[in-house]
Amino acid sequence: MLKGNSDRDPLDDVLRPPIDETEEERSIRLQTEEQAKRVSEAIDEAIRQERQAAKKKDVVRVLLLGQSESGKSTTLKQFQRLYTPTAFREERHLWRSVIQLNIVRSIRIIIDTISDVHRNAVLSEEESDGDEEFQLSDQLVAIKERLKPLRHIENILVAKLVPPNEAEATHLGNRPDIASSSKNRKDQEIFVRPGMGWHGALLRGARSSRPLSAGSTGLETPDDTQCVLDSCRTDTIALWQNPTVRAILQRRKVRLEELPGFYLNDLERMTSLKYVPTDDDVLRARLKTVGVCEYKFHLEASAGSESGTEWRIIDVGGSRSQVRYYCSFVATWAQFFDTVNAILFLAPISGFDQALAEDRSVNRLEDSVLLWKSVCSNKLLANVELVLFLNKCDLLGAKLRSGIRLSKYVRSFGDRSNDLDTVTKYFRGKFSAILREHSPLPRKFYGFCTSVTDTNTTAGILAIVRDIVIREHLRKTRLL
Ligand SMILES: Nc1nc2c(ncn2[C@@H]2O[C@H](COP(=O)(O)OP(=O)(O)OP(=O)(O)O)[C@@H](O)[C@H]2O)c(=O)[nH]1
Ligand SMILES: [Mg+2]
Repeated sequence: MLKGNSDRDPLDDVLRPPIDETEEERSIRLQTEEQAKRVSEAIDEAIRQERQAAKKKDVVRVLLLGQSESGKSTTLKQFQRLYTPTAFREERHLWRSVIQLNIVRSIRIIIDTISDVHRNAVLSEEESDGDEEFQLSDQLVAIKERLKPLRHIENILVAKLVPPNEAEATHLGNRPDIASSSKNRKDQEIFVRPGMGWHGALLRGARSSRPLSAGSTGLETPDDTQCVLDSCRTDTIALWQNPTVRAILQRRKVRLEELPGFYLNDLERMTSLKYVPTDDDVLRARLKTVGVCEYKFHLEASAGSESGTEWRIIDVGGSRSQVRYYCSFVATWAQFFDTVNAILFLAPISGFDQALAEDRSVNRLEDSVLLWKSVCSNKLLANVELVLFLNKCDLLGAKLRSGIRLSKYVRSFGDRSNDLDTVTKYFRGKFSAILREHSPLPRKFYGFCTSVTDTNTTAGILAIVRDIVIREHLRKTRLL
């Protein structure tokens, strides 16, 4: 590296007028500079006007924020299902590959777990960690063998859903809590990068043209994967219902039912050759988002009086390794802030006893609280309406009912009653206090207890959110 005088601006040399400049040259130079300045100012003004016009146009923008697995993409699906139902229905079948992968992965988690226990069981008593009590019956060992083709299917599905040059990106979202010790590509969560592959096209709302890479996922071709799932139906059901398997999963604290993309109670229906995903299946499908995606749509006539308004919902990948650490949060999202009408923030409160998949040292609830605080206190967002979804209340209720006590993880909850109503009220109070305390300007607290996979309750809540956003949009356009 060249050593230089650090006080000197390298541009000075270039911009400084020539020493031997004549009067005439000077005059020409000044004129040219003046003209360049006028052009630059005109461009700035044009940009400003364009922005102003974009704001005045009947466009509302909603940004979805929240940690990974908080339910952002599921909320987007609910918007699509409710407000562009035709497009949503047309694209339902594209989700079949994702659902197949979710199923195959759940089965593999079971097989990996019982294999691990089986290996331990043949070790000496001290080494086996208590696993010697679990003897796999011959029938279970035979099922395990017969389900081997599913490993191959998993690889095929991963290849189908992730473009080959994106293999590195699957290093995200490892789940060391549930998988065995292997750290290969199979254990990594499958993601979608907006604008690439079939799901990007799906989110852009491509209706007539089929998504580019959907050729191998659609129903018009015989689907080998579905054939394999169909032929494995009896074994997959027997595996999931086997009492020894359930005991092993319980012993290893593998709670598949709580994991995203859980379908094992519906195997009979979902492994049939003619299976087409229902709305509910699509909402429960898990496909991690990477990057940012703006989904544009006009409300269909059936969706209400505001049809014609263009909605843009921005969905982002919430995983830490992807897009945000608290310190770089503003820099990452600043470009979206000035035109956003509202932020829909999702805090999955059922995660009070769980760690982030991408960082096992961080409690999920704590992560959500810190992120909420950083959104509330952000000066760039001072005028943006914030709507909070305390999400996954269904899972929260099930956890509390199963006897898990919130006070064990959140000391300040104290000896309050451990029921869903008390717990959600407590969380509402906490999140609303943060908003009050940290907002640069006073703002109203809109907080909802949600289970965004539940279509009935979510429809009503999204209608309220739509009204809040529209009201805010109208207020802002009148101010312009
Ligand atoms: N039971 C239940 N499951 C939910 C709820 N909300 C979302 N899920 C499921 O949780 C999983 C994760 O949801 P996503 O919408 O993909 O999460 P995300 O915030 O988009 O995650 P990233 O894309 O990684 O940032 C999906 O399988 C959803 O079906 C809920 O309220 N209840
Ligand atoms: Mg997502």
